[in-house]
Amino acid sequence: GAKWAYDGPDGEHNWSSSFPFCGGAFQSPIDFQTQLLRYDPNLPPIQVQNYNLSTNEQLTLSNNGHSVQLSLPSHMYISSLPHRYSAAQLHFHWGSSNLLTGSEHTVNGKRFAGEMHIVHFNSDKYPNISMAVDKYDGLAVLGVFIEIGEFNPAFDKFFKFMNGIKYRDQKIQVPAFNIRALLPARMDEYYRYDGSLTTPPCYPSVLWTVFRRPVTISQKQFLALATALYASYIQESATVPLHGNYRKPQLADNRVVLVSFKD
Ligand SMILES: NS(=O)(=O)c1cc(-c2ccccc2)cc(-c2ccccc2)c1
Ligand SMILES: [Zn+2]
Repeated sequence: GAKWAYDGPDGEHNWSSSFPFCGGAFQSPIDFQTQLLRYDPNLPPIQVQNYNLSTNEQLTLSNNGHSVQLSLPSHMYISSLPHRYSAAQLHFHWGSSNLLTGSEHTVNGKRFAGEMHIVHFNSDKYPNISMAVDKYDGLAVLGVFIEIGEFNPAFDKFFKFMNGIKYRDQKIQVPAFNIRALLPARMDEYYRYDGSLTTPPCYPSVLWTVFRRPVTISQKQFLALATALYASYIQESATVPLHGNYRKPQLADNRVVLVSFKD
């Protein structure tokens, strides 16, 4: 498809010329401003099944030129939503080595160091993710804010392999591990709203769940994420660092953001 980037002539202000939905409604990410929030006591804690993968399984870790992504088996799923949403992949958005703020969603303008997205598709209604990706009830993405702090052993289960995918379209197999360990302890506190893919083609097909509590990784782990990868191919003479891969907040219009917490 058409190429896009996070800055320069193919940057987000021009996405809509090749990807019309990017200029449409229900776009993500957004800023979770206090006045947009509405407490909903009926929002249940998020429940996931089969996230504790066995180390016998292997996952594909890849550099798609815009992010680092980990493939996930579809027997992992979210069980607390109206339909079963089966896992497809997880990936990250981050800033750069000197701009330690690269989350997509923000809270009253506060941007976190990074953000992880675990992408799921409605497997009750659609046979695979390609059929689900552009449907209004097709996708559910779990968003996790990342802060710099304590070392996080769970992230190192695949961070340590990133030197094998430095260049665009490189991929390697890594041993599976407990994906639940990447999520915050409390999954009962989260923001919930209807939005879109935050990258082209920006389909308004995502039920967003962004956890209130961030997870932490160490400064060293964050720098590994922010400096290890290139957006360019290995054969290209000019390397292009892969960083700052976050879309700026979009207009909420008259969308309400539901929250599962009171204070
Ligand atoms: N940020 S996101 O969660 O909205 C997102 C979802 C999906 C996605 C993936 C599979 C099926 C359906 C949607 C892909 C990307 C993506 C990120 C970097 C480069 C290219 C694509 C990003
Ligand atoms: Zn994402």
